Amino acid sequence: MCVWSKRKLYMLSIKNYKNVVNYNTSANFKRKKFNEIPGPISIPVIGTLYQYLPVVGSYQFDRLHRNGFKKLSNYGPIVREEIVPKVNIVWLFKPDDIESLFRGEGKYPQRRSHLALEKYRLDKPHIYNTGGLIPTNGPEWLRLRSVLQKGLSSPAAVQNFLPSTNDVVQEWLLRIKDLSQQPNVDYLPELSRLFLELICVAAFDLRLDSFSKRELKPFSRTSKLIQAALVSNSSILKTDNGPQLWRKFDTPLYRKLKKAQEYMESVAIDLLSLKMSLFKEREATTSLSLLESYMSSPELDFKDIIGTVCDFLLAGIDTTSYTTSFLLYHVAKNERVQENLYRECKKLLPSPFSPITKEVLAEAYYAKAVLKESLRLRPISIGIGRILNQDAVFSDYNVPKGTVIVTQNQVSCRQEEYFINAHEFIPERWLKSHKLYTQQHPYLVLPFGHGARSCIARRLAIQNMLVCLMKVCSTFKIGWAGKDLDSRSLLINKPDGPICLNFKLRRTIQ
Ligand code: HEM
Repeated sequence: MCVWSKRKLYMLSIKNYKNVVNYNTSANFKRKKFNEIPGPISIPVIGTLYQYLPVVGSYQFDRLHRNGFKKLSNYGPIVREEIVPKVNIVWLFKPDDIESLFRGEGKYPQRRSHLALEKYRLDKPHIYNTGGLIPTNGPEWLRLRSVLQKGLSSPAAVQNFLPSTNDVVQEWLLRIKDLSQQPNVDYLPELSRLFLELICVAAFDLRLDSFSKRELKPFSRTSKLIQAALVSNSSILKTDNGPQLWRKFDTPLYRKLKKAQEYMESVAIDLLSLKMSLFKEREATTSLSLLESYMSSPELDFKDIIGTVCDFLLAGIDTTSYTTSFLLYHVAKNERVQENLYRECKKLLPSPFSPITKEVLAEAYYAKAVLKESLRLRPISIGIGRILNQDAVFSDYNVPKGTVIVTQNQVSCRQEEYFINAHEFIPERWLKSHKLYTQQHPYLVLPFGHGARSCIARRLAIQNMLVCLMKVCSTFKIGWAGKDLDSRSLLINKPDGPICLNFKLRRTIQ
């Protein structure tokens, strides 16, 4: 057959295909019903919980991304599941559906998460006004969010934190240098200390001295805070998804969450009281820190601020330390990427003490591509959860208002239909000047969520991680001595093994 006739046949087949699509989307086309959405069979009383039982079940609560891959391949890009009977969850994999979800979320995007934490706080009206920013929905969420985001959303506001961030990271490098002489170190606790210190210095303008001898002890304030954040985060997914017996009595898991929150709350009250006493004494001429701006806001009272300090401690430590663990893991395992990164860092930071400024960050194209690629492969969240505020249509299925939707960006970001060599770590795919660059669907890579309810500290978290990445890579050559990592889902994705990095000094830092 000649080339021309082959081409004619191809054009003809495209025309026929288009006709089918047009036919389906014509006015006569009937939308499919909600209960026709494919998914695992739900059994009365136990729903699909049997699927999560060890040995007999296909899914695991602590491997949500693996469940997601299975669901996509067994049922297609939209899946309905009743983990708890009569509570429907719809999993969305297609970026077009994810886009429709966010476009329709309205003024009060709602999430169904951190339910037990919300109960804990609402049971203590003498300490908290609300369940806090993370679990609260509706007008009360908007009231808090509008005030709290003021000092965090503009690039200029976040760049103000750079000098103190540089100081903390520089200090942390000395600890890493000392530790690098010891064998078999797990660097995850070290990253948790770093990001606890960074969140406190930026958000509260307070140092906790997390790397001091006193604080490194197991029962110090910072050690207990890091533990309290971990225990709380590990309880949330289980209390959200199970039969919610904790609403009736204090289950062992709820007791653990309560104890961890009581500790966090006591630290929050101490920090806030300290800040208030210093605030009264300080000169009125110096500019306000983030916490001070909350304290002087007429729209917030003491109880709102306690909840906020707790939320920041809860959301600020594990998110960034897990993400940075994966980031350093990928860099350590990719010699070529690490050398490119080192070249860029050396050019932008001529001395080991050169500060990272906003100008440096603006030029750090490769470092930003490395971070973006790591977030594509290893987001801390499988996707984004919403409760539908209005009836919607996804992949031609009607979905009623009130349904819980969870997007599956982590799984979609590893599909060959969207990314060539989707499982590989290739930062160049994000560099506009590189031949591997391709324009991506804007609703595929969403590690910080999307829209009005997206991560309030996105800019700060990115800035902190870039400073850490650039400082580490300009100072050390890093290697990997552990097993290959995957994610374990503890509400957020935690590396499923220790962070076995090794560090060789490239230039002197003392
Ligand atoms: C790598 C770091 C981080 C990642 C990947 C991350 C990711 C996320 C995601 C996916 C959400 C949900 C967004 C949505 O529903 O659309 C979220 C919400 C939130 N994050 Fe982060 N986060 C990070 C760091 C932080 C830090 C450092 C803080 C605190 C200082 C923080 C505070 C919050 C809060 C308070 C919310 C709830 C916002 C709301 O409901 O209005 N996050 N984050």
